[in-house]
Amino acid sequence: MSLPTSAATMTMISAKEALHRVLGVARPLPVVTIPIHGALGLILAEDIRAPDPFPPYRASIKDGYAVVASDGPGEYPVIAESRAGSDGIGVSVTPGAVAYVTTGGPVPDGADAVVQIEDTEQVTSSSDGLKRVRILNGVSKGCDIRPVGCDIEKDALVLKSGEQIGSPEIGLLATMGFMTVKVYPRPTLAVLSTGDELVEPSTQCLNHGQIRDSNRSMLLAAVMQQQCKLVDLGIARDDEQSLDDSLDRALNSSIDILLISGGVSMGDRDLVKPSLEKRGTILFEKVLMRPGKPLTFAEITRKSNEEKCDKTVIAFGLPGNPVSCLLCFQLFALPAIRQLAGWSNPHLQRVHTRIAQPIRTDSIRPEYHRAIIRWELDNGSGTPGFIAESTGVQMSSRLLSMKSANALLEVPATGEILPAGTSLQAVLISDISNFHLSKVFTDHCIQSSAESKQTSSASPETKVKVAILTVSDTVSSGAGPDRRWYWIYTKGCYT
Ligand SMILES: Nc1nc2c(c(=O)[nH]1)N[C@H]1C(S)=C(S)[C@@H](COP(=O)(O)OP(=O)(O)OC[C@H]3O[C@@H](n4cnc5c(N)ncnc54)[C@H](O)[C@@H]3O)O[C@H]1N2
Ligand code: MOO
Repeated sequence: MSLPTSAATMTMISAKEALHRVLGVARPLPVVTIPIHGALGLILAEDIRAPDPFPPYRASIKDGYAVVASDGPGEYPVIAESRAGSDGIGVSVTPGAVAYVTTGGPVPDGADAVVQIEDTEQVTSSSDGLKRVRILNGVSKGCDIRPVGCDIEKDALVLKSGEQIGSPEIGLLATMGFMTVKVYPRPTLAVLSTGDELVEPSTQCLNHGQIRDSNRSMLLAAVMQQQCKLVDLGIARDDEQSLDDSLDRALNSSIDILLISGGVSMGDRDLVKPSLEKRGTILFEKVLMRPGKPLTFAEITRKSNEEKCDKTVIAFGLPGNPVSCLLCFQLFALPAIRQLAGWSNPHLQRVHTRIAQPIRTDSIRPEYHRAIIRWELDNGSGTPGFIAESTGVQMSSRLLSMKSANALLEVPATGEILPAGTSLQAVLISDISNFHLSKVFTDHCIQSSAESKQTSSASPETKVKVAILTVSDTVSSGAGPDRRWYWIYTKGCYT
């Protein structure tokens, strides 16, 4: 998208329009083929069809005896044992005989049902040398047998292009024997702080006028949370040369997104906008929101040395105030990261919540008010719902207002005081599954089994080492898939 700079600079645009412009230029990255163990969390770029049916053979659902259903109850010789693996191959059950089977084991030819162990009795003496068993209850045809392809039919469309790969998807890929997949890679980001006042966070004694650079550590952490590759560009001074050097360094590395903090407002040393304008097109430079008004966004197209073709880098000039910086990252850079990584819906989730305290609104700029929301059985409406506690003073320099916040309340610019209990829309900025539930809610919902009590008393600091062992004749004989990968990729580390 190319917008004349004059048009982009003239007006302050809404947050919605700003996001629209960001997503208008954030194009999905070229598809790559990678091993499935690196694919967790990525977006699939191909349809996956099952090359074979699963199960590949008729498998028993129970430990028991494979029978001919029409034989009914009675005493029968056990002519074979078909354990999970390949024991049952070549065996055929004829009327008047049965075969021992274990869960997941192949049901021998001829048998058309399985009788579970609980419905049988061992017969101790046997005159013909064969083991015998008494079938106590009759079963109908097909009982306790998974037919071939009952879980996954051959050629079924199992995974669709555009779906996110989680642990079940990795389990499915392993089941079907796919060791590599086509995916959209995650983008690479570079992070640069600007400001003469900034020193490294390790600096113990600050001279007058100095502060520690918190934005860079914070942005690097936020990018790491998205599992993207990173280039740390350090701190650029508030002079043209230092900024130019850093930007050239950034654009000469293979990055997709450039995050610059500071230097985007109206001061005589706010040089980020002119530096970006020299290299590309500014798509907006002021957003009608609080905080984050001076957010600047540019598209830079450059010749890539490696790829020998044009490459687009999108650049965010994030406001220097730490809250504004992180909040703009969440609202604009994160959806851009997602879109580059192939997400079909890159938008952050929104929920409705009631506010626990009154909120004073701005009369001009809609505010993103930092809050901690939790689910309550009664959120003041008489029904279950979210309730939002403000994180306190909302100055854009006060990073404490961002601490523990899991939502940004969308507060309209009416200039009024919204009373406690008002219903607002909130953008979620942390994974909803990590939310702390209120005590009343957890007491109500969680069964207090001895096991769950033990789990909930564990300190959050507790590190758990998990050993994973697959115990299966089917797997060890190579006859069936090993879904151990499912756990390994989900939990990250294993022994
Ligand atoms: N005349 C006007 N002045 C300001 C306006 C305006 O519209 N007209 N907008 C204000 C708003 S809103 C914001 S937000 C800030 C944004 O300013 P900059 O992006 O230019 O950022 P700086 O001036 O460099 O810094 C602002 C503030 O943040 C601190 N800072 C900067 N970088 C870091 C860092 N890496 N780590 C920690 N703290 C950082 C810096 O020391 C300043 O205190 O502009 C207003 N001014
Ligand atoms: O937009 Mo500034 O981020 O209000 O302080």
